[in-house]
Amino acid sequence: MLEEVKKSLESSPIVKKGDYNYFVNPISDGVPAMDPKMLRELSLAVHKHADLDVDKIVAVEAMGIHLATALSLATDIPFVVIRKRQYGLEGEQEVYQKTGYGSSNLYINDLHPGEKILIIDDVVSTGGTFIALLKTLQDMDLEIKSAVAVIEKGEGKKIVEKETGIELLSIIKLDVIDGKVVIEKTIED
Ligand SMILES: O=P(O)(O)OC[C@H]1O[C@H](OP(=O)(O)OP(=O)(O)O)[C@H](O)[C@@H]1O
Ligand SMILES: Nc1nc2[nH]cnc2c(=O)[nH]1
Repeated sequence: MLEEVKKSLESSPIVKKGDYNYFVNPISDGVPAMDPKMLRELSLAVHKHADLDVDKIVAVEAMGIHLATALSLATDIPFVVIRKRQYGLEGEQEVYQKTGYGSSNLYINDLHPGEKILIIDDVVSTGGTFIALLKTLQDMDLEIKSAVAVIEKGEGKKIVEKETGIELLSIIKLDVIDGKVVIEKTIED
């Protein structure tokens, strides 16, 4: 079921961001162009394995947005985006996000205590982004029914789960070894 996704990930170029081995792929970069078959495979996998009894799908800018859009179209559940832009709206929450190669502030809007949510992002790697977001969403009294990182790179999932107590659903686990993406497992294995 994840054949197109696996093929594409295995052929990802690796670029260096400082010491960090960064794979480049349509799912997580939007380049090169994405075959819609891949998006469909991922959306179906999330649909099958995540808890969709939620009020909102929450996408993390930028590369969670297309994944949330596909899922929203398939389920009719509305989605909201955690942005890198500050709006200054009432109730806006600022979150500091640190990855393996950079950092920025993220801004949460239009999420309210008691709402049930599914949060989706493209990659978990160091876990910095998910840890910061999940802790803030817990503090905001949201009910996190599903947290989805479509691609799990390295040890990020375990780190997030240990730090937050929230289980992270990943569709594909991979690592970068000797300059190549190696797929370790998928949710279908
Ligand atoms: O587990 P971590 O080490 O935190 O890495 C994961 C984060 O890194 C990427 O975000 P990036 O800030 O590069 O933003 P983008 O989605 O705008 O490309 C990715 O989309 C995740 O949000
Ligand atoms: N595309 C891409 N996104 C990431 N987000 C965190 N690590 C990575 C990576 O290696 N590649």
